[in-house]
Amino acid sequence: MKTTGGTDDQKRRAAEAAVEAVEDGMVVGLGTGSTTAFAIRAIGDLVADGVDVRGVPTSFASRELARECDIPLVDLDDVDGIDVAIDGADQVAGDALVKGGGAAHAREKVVDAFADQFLVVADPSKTADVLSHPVPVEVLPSARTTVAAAVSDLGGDPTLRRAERKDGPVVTDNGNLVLDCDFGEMADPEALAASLSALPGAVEHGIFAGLADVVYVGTDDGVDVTEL
Ligand SMILES: O=C[C@H](O)[C@H](O)[C@H](O)COP(=O)(O)O
Repeated sequence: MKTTGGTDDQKRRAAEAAVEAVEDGMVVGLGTGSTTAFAIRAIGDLVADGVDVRGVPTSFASRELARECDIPLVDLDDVDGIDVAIDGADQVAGDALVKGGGAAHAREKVVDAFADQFLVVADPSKTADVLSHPVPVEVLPSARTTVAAAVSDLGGDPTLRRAERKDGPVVTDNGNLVLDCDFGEMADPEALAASLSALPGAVEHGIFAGLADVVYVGTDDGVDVTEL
C-alpha cells in the first residue's frame, strides 16, 4: 500500500475520530488507502463488539481488509443509501480534494458522493491553501493518447502511472489506466473538474470538489475537525 508524509499515529487519530460517527444499523462506505485502513480496522472493532454495520468497499484493497476485519459487506446495488463514507485524500484545500493515489478514485467517487455524510481523514502533510497535487485521471486503455493530448490542451502535464513491481502501467480495479496530470496550482478546481469530466475516454478524475462534509486531520496530539 502507498505511504504518505504523515505518521501512522496522525492517520489513526483522524480515522478513529471519524469512526465515532458510525452508529448501529448504518451502511458505511469504506474508502481506500493507508489512512482509511485505520478506520476500517476501527469499524471491525465495532463489529466485534456487536454493532450492526454493513460496509460498501471502494476497491479490491478495502474489500480485502474489511473481510480480514469480519465487516459484513454489501454491494452498492443492494442498499438504498449510504449513511457515512470515510475516505482519505492526497491533498485537501477547503472543500476540494485530490484523490486517487491508489488509483481507486472512480469507485470512491461513486460511494463518497452517494453517502449522506462524506468524512475525509487525513494528516497535516495533506493540507494546502490551494490544490496543486497532480490529478489522477482514469482512462480507457484505448483513450490514453487522446486524453493525454486533451489534458495538455487544458494546461496539464500528463504522465502514465507505472507499476512499481511490474514492468508496465498501473491497471485499475476497473481494467483501465491512470494518467497523473500536473496542472500546478489549480485556481478553479471545479471548472477543471468539469473540463476533465467532459473528455471522451476519461472514466473519472481525482478532483472531489464540494463533496466532503467533514475533514478530520490527525495531529501529534489530537484531531482538527473542519465541518464544511
Ligand atoms: O486511490 C486512493 C485513494 O484516493 C486514497 O484515499 C488516497 O490516495 C489517500 O491515501 P492515503 O491515506 O494512503 O494517503
